[in-house]
Amino acid sequence: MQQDALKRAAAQEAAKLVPDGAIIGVGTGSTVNFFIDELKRLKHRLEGAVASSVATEQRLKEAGLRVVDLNSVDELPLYVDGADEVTRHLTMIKGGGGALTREKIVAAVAKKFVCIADKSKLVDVLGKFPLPLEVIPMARSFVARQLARLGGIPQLRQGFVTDNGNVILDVRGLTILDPPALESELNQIPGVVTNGIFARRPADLLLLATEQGVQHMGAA
Ligand SMILES: O=C[C@H](O)[C@H](O)[C@H](O)COP(=O)(O)O
Repeated sequence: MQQDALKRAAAQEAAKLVPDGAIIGVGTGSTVNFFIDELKRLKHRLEGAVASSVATEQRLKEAGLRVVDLNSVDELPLYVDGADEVTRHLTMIKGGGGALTREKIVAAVAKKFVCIADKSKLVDVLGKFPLPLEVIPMARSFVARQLARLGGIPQLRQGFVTDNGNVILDVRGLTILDPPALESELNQIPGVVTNGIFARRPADLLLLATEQGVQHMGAA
């Protein structure tokens, strides 16, 4: 099966979990775009959606959905998002599209985080995908030096500015054996806004699309 067909299958499975009358969180990326296609069909029984990026906000609006400011909701019953890498422990690397900071915020508010992915995203150990860090522009060189001390090889994502006006460093060469520990350590570097390890708030459920069907992994 083509990768896009797998992404769509995962998105369709996630659409079955959308509660009636709810405001839900919606992530960013090509897999989530298939989920937004599904939401278009469900829009009459959805109160609204909180977007994790400007791109998702635009797409939700084009689909006829009401986009809600996160500050006006106390809790989200569901957050659906993709990943660049995901393990069986439901820890992830995210931020390939540069939306990691807003994604981490919306995920923190959500009661249930459902990760949708095709089988190519499943890994045993995180780190083959370059780890994105959102960084305050004036701290770029300092943060890069600190990352090099940790054994990473940082590279500035050229010509890219996040929705928050910051830059992205993509870091190769990190062996992420303890994802929660590295997530915390990287957050301590002054100038780092967010790093793309999602381990302190992992997904609750992974919907992993394979040729044999969509596997449900996790507790939810
Ligand atoms: O910043 C982007 C997000 O973290 C995405 O969820 C991630 O990059 C996966 O995107 P895609 O579904 O396009 O592979």
